[in-house]
Amino acid sequence: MSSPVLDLQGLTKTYGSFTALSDVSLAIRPGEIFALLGPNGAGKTTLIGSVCGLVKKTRGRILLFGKDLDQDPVSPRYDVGLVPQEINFDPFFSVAESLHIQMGFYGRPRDEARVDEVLTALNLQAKKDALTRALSGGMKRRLLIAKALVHRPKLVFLDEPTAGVDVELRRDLWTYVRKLASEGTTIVLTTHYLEEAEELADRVGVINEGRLLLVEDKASVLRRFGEKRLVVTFEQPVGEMPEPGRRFNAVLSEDRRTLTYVEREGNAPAGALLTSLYGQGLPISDVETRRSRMEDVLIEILRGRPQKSA
Ligand SMILES: Nc1ncnc2c1ncn2[C@@H]1O[C@H](COP(=O)(O)OP(=O)(O)OP(=O)(O)O)[C@@H](O)[C@H]1O
Repeated sequence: MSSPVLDLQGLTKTYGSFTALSDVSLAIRPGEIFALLGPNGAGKTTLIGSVCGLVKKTRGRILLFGKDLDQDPVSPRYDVGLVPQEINFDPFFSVAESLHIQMGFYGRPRDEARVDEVLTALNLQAKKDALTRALSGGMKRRLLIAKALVHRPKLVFLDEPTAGVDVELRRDLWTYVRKLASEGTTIVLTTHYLEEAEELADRVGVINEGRLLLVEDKASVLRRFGEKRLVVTFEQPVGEMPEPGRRFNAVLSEDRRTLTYVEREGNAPAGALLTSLYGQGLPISDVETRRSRMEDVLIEILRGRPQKSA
């Protein structure tokens, strides 16, 4: 496998006696979308800040594009983009000018075409000449994203990029993030919208109280921790648990009208139970299935459900 874009080795950050990051080791692969999930105060922003030079780590190594930041703290960071949680631009520049300044800040030559391209992608063309202080909250958020991307970084950190933005911008951003990833940009995303992680991420990491609890392919984590719930409602109460239900270890409700089956990894598929029930000619009035989502999975992980080996 090609060498990681970012390689954290035993990264630790303490504030006095408080440990914000505890011995975090993590390798981010080229071109992936990695979602870092965890509750408030888990250490996500601290991790990003350590890589971007906003937080001084206490211990551990950070290799960025193969370079140790202790040896070369500057040049690898020119290829990183950061969308911070908080809006932080100068209110007196125009939108386009603030993007030009940003490119200069990252050592890139002036490039009108690139600025136009990013403005168009983020639907900001109409506000090109507006002062940044005259933008609406959502537009400011778009500009923040444009600023993080305008210098064509190879690695982009999106720290809750869609906090408080409308559905339309969220969708636009998702489309743009997918495009960037398909072009080879590596993306590390933190989000409280688990739908966002589910939609975008190739892999997820779960962090809590500064410790990385899990790093795994999204599909695998959803399969391993997720479950499918099948609820079958009969037209009338059934006398006793129908035979297929017994065989599948399903549960019959007290009123004997609904049967519930939870399919987890390794269990027989819910579809097979349904086929057997239909095969018995039982009068079924409704069938409902629900698959767990990232949200359910994260709650389980944070509760510390014992993990099977991957
Ligand atoms: N300068 C600081 N001094 C002391 N403690 C700090 C400092 N900066 C951060 N912390 C603490 O470190 C912990 C991790 O904070 P961090 O901002 O990384 O969390 P987070 O996972 O990004 O949270 P959120 O989802 O709320 O943004 C928190 O308990 C926070 O209070």
